Amino acid sequence: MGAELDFSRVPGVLGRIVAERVADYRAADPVLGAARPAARRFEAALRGPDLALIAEVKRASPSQGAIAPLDPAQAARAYEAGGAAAISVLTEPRHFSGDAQALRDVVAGVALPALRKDFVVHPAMLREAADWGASAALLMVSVLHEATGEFLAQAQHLGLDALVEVHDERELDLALETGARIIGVNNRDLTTLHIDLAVSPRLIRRAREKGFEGVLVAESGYRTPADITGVRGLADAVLVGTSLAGSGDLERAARDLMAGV
Ligand SMILES: O=C(O)c1ccccc1NCC(=O)[C@H](O)[C@H](O)COP(=O)(O)O
Repeated sequence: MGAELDFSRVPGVLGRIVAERVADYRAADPVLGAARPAARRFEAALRGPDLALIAEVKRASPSQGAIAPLDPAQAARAYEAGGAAAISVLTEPRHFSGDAQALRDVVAGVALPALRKDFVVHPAMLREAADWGASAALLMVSVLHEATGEFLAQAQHLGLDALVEVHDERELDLALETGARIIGVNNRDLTTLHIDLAVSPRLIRRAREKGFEGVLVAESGYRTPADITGVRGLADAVLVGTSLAGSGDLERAARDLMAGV
């Protein structure tokens, strides 16, 4: 790895989570091992004529507290039956009740590609994602800043797709410079936890205006089909967690949310 990363710039709730993840992986081995072939399954699942759904296995969160005691494999099967194109699995343990087993169970339980959704701060987290069978990992520009490109190269070395996540124009422009193939725009301000569904359409338009031809994902805060209208015809996919996970009927909630897409 290059220069020592400085995570002290990350504010608020996100800053606390990141500090914990840095401590969790302080002693981890940074060696990635041999290059692995790129299957690009996550990216391929999101490229299509229709808006794709990335459905999230989310048992808890800082904004909601406990959401639902989901069985990850059962949840993923319900999402698959409800039309999801890919599954996002939170693996952060303290605030999201996630773990490695949740991701392994999803990979074993469905044929859909799985995203490791975590606060990646160390190359070992990418190696783990690949070892556990994930097709993709989340890279947050708000956390990795100028090191995002380095982490993207590491993910690619391991054969993983990367969902490079941004929250504003500055982060988007940095993501575009890295050569990311998949960019996610998060409507949730991870410092205040405030949701603004106008963020995704605004930044997705900017990405297209700047000539980005990759996959664009709108993330967070989608509860009803009406919420999704703002990104219809703009985004390739929506990533949805809380409203599906807490619905009590995951298959139906996934189908109903995407009705009319
Ligand atoms: O969900 C949170 O409260 C949260 C707080 C701090 C950092 C990250 C957080 N969520 C991660 C996500 O990006 C979402 O799980 C994902 O985009 C789905 O969002 P939603 O549909 O609103 O659950």
